[in-house]
Amino acid sequence: MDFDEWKPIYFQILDDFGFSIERDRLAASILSGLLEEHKDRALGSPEELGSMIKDMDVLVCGNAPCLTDDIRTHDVEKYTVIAADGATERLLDHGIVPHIIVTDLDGNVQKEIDACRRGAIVVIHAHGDNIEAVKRYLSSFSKIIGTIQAEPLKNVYNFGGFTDGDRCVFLAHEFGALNITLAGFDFDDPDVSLMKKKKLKWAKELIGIILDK
Ligand SMILES: Nc1ncnc2c1ncn2[C@@H]1O[C@H](COP(=O)(O)OP(=O)(O)OP(=O)(O)O)[C@@H](O)[C@H]1O
Ligand SMILES: Nc1nc2c(c(=O)[nH]1)N=C(CO)CN2
Ligand SMILES: [Mg+2]
Repeated sequence: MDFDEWKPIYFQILDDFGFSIERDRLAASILSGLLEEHKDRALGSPEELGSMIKDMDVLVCGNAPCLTDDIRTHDVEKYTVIAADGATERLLDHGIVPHIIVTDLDGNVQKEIDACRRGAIVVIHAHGDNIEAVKRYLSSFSKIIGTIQAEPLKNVYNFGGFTDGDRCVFLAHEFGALNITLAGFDFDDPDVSLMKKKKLKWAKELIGIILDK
């Protein structure tokens, strides 16, 4: 999704959560600068992402409790697997190294670093509330694609999307996935915090926009 299409949705999200666009822009410029510093070592290529997604069947894994049951119903080998943040650890526990990890670094980052050492590409999302995590962990990763939710800048992309899970779906769509299959998504999970519930409502709506396209 290009930024003009994303912008009105983003403004609704800022309003709904009371997030600061200035903080998001600061986060974007910090990630942009860090990736410039690390570009010879750690800048991943969108072409590599594209080669893993284009015309492929993509399995997007969210971190709902149903993930374990859901992956049993799929022949995971057939897919390009994209893990949303905490789903990475769950997949590793099942012997699956995701091809791509989409994260804002608020889960078990060490597991994500481990998966990247085993070949995963990491899509690191910077926003107004994770600046310290971005600064702390960036140097532990290689093959990084940077994303942000305000205006795109050098080295940082905005493919659209908000939560880690729906950003996986936007990414898969942006890079031309043949099919997008969801595993580990339960938008009505009763065992989540109020904040998570609100984020899942947005995730459901945003995924709906892409899957209806
Ligand atoms: N029932 C669920 N509980 C948690 N995550 C879910 C659920 N259903 C779908 N998801 C998706 O899985 C993604 C990864 O979940 P995780 O528990 O790692 O959350 P998170 O890193 O705190 O999410 P975020 O940073 O996006 O708020 C979420 O971003 C969400 O889109
Ligand atoms: N400013 C801000 N932006 C976000 C946040 C958040 O907590 N704060 N959480 C996200 C993932 O759910 C995505 N974007
Ligand atoms: Mg997260």
